[in-house]
Amino acid sequence: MTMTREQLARYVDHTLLRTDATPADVRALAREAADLGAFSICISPSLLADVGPLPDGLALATVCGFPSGKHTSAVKATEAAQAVADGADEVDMVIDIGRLRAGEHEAVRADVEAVRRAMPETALLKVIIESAALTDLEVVAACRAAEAGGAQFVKTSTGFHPAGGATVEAVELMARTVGGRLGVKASGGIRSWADAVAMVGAGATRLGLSGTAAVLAGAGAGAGC
Ligand SMILES: O=C[C@H](O)COP(=O)(O)O
Repeated sequence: MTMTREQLARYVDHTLLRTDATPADVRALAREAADLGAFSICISPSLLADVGPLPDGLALATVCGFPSGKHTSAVKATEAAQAVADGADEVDMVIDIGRLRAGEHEAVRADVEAVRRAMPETALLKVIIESAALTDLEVVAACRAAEAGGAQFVKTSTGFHPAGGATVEAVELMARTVGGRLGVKASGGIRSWADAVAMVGAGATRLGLSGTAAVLAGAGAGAGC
């Protein structure tokens, strides 16, 4: 598929979720995101209050229950509500993939719903399913639970799981399952222009990238530009 650098940039949540990130780092991230033309910045909830006013057109995203998903639903709901109060437009929550793998799909749906109910309707909820750690059947079940719980997006990965990050195959499966009704965010390990464009071609409607500048610098250097 053919995309310009500017078009791809508008898919990007420019992400900094490292545990050693400082308030100055997230302010620099916001400046860089604006320069690159990204859709949003995605930062840890503890730094939301430090980022300051954002340039027009740049959204603010954060994470919830990150990165393990093993927090209780009550804790995730409180975290999401606080995040929106602190300025977040979008919240990327992690499900409990152990419960999903145990077949507790209703518990996963209820976890998503608890977070959704804690946020105003205007805020967008993305559900991280950690697709690399799941079978195809589990990916489908996770997407269905996210949709039933009221999420607006499903997202492949935290970028922190040892099983790995986004793959074209997982994005295709997620898009086949909920695409058109929910957005699909590919994140984790996307390091090149070709990989990023391939994710969009597979059905991703958003990309989570910590290496946004390097990815966009690849525009025009190969296939898909
Ligand atoms: O949610 C986004 C991911 O944490 C980004 O992963 P990455 O650092 O592999 O690009």
